[in-house]
Amino acid sequence: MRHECVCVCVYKNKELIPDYNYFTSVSSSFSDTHQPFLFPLVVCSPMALYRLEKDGRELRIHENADELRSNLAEYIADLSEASIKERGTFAVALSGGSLITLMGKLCEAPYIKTIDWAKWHIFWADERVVAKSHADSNYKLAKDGLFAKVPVIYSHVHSINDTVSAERAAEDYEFVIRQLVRTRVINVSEINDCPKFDLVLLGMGPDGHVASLFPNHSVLSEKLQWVTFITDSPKPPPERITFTFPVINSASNVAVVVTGGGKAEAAHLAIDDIGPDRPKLPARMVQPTQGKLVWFLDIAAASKLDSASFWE
Ligand SMILES: O=C1O[C@H](COP(=O)(O)O)[C@@H](O)[C@H](O)[C@H]1O
Repeated sequence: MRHECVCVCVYKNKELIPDYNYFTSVSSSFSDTHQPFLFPLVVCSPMALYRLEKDGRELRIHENADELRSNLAEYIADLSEASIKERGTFAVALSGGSLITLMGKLCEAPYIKTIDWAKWHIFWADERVVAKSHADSNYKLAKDGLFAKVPVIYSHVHSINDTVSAERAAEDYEFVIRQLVRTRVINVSEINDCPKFDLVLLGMGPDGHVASLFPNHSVLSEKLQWVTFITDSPKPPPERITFTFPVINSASNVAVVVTGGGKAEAAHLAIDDIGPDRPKLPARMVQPTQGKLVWFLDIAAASKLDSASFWE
């Protein structure tokens, strides 16, 4: 039992709760046998209901999606500030889907003014191969929901070529990334020469897919390419480009952002110790080699977690 490496903070209405009864009441899956090892430490984040750490992974569970939104905005703003201070730039890769709405607080005070948006370089961890004006485009989603509302520099928004095939779009996107690694707009991994994004933001589908890396697909084992393509996505539209795991796992920071009870089973299979006989979900393969992984969940998405795996 390595309970000394576990950090637990329990909050309600931004107040640190000295008694862990509230903690146990919000998640009945936390066994009584673990209670003696729960101990509140320093305030890590005022909006996280509780936060656990193990093996370099961090789990932040929020009372609701609104608290998650606040905590996520603060996390991104902090990483942006640290990266700009260190390297003069912030290279961030977005996903599509619910993530963009969950990032919405970045467009509000104080972040709209305090973030140095001109230093951001924006990429996509995955993109649907459709016109940029198409409702399915992850670029359009992020533009309408996010960066049309903040002062990013348009030439720093690195979207895919939407006029070519999926295969060509993946090749072109990898080429763009290679140029920006050369000029160090994107950092480089010391261990494998992969791009080292300051932050990769991922959502997760109910099937456990991240980016456009779907369960049982051959691209899950792609080792050489940085960006690859698929033409048979089980979720429409079928043609997509996606970062491969070597790139995702070379990032300095990776966040997986998940809300809703429909994703609770996938969150359990991705996070908990499930044994060798269970299916290995793409989300479980998100394991940064040197970077830091943070899972942002609301209570509904965390409702099937077997917390014991974080306590052993
Ligand atoms: O198709 C996609 O789905 C995932 C998950 O989307 P969500 O709406 O369930 O959060 C998304 O992360 C990915 O970028 C997107 O292309």
